[in-house]
Amino acid sequence: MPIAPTTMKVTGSTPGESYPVLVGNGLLGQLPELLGPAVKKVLVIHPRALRATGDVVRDELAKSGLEALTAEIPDAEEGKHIQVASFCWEVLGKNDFTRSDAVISVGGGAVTDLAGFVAATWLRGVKVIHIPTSLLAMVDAAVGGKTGINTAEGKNLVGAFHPPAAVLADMDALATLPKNELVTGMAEVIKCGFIADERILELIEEDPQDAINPTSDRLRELVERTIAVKVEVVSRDLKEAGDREFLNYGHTLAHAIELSERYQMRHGAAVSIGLAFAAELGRSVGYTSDAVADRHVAILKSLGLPTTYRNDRWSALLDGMKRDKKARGNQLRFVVLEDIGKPRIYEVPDNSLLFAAYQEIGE
Ligand SMILES: NC(=O)c1ccc[n+]([C@@H]2O[C@H](COP(=O)([O-])OP(=O)(O)OC[C@H]3O[C@@H](n4cnc5c(N)ncnc54)[C@H](O)[C@@H]3O)[C@@H](O)[C@H]2O)c1
Ligand SMILES: O=C(O)C(=O)C[C@@H](O)[C@H](O)[C@H](O)COP(=O)(O)O
Ligand SMILES: [Zn+2]
Repeated sequence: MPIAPTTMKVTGSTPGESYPVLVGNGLLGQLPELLGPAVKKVLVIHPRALRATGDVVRDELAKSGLEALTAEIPDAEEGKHIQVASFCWEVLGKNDFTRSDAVISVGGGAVTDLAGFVAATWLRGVKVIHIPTSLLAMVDAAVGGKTGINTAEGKNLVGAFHPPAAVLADMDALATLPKNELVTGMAEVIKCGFIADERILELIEEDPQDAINPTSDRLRELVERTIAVKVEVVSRDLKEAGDREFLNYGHTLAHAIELSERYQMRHGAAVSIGLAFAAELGRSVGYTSDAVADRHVAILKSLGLPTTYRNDRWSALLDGMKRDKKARGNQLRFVVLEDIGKPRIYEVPDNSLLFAAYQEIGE
């Protein structure tokens, strides 16, 4: 029996305006109304692996009289590439998409990031609606307006802030999501538990297997709570001038690992290692208690997430971390925890402190 959708509102992007994030089942019927009457043409961007879902969305739009096209892009991080953005711009151009037309993303976070970037840049900005199909994209990537692509030098180095007009997180999509994708998506859920909502951690600790059961009430509550954390933060700080940096907890090392793995490791897996490292760093510089630091490793491991990484990659990782967006000049800045729900920025006075903390998670 489907439960009624929950709607959360993201504010602050444009004065006086907000956009809805809907969590529920069978939400596609809401699309035409969310697009609004001015939109006549829509490009549905989806990865090859989700062709059937992309077609369902296209057909739903066509039923309402919209001209709907699809653009199929490479799967996962291969899609977050300038050549893929260029391919989408070509489709939009050849089909005369104007400023009153729209883009819809259907897929995981790689697709919401790429399609969001395409929408942000086409004619300097057209409407985008995200239909996230992975856990990670529902709870994180689709919400908040960060869009981007990777470059040879690093993760998400090119992008724009371009909030969507709506997000439709349809829990039914999780039925086909491979278990590993559910598990890696949980890293961002756990991140939000540590920075803002301890109940998230308790819900996982009470029954880790139920937490990754795609049809459980527990997972639905985790999704809603995690989105609520993100909605609250990005409503206050869209452009990451302050507290939004806390959503980057665990990401300084994570992005360097993804680069060192040539984007073949899932973002959520890298974030898991990054969280374990941030906890160790917080502990080693005196902010994070032993109990809180140990709780990171315990909860991540309870879901089978990784918490260690190769010692022999340290120098490449340090180089990668220097390109983190939180860095200022030569100074690396990390999010660490003073307590659960109390993140803060730690400005690293000497990179040898990072190496010392890394020894604790290095293999
Ligand atoms: N913009 C943001 O705020 C933000 C936040 C978090 C993460 N991200 C980005 O999101 C990306 C990671 O997202 P992800 O973990 O969803 O990875 P992903 O997009 O690569 O998807 C993972 C895999 O799951 C498949 N998949 C997705 N939904 C499916 C479904 N319903 N059924 C079957 N297969 C499905 C995809 O095709 C892919 O193979 C990274 O690039 C990360 O940088 C962005
Ligand atoms: O929304 C944010 O802000 C985040 O930092 C969420 C992260 O989970 C996400 O991976 C984001 O894309 C990282 O952003 P970046 O600015 O470090 O590239
Ligand atoms: Zn992330």
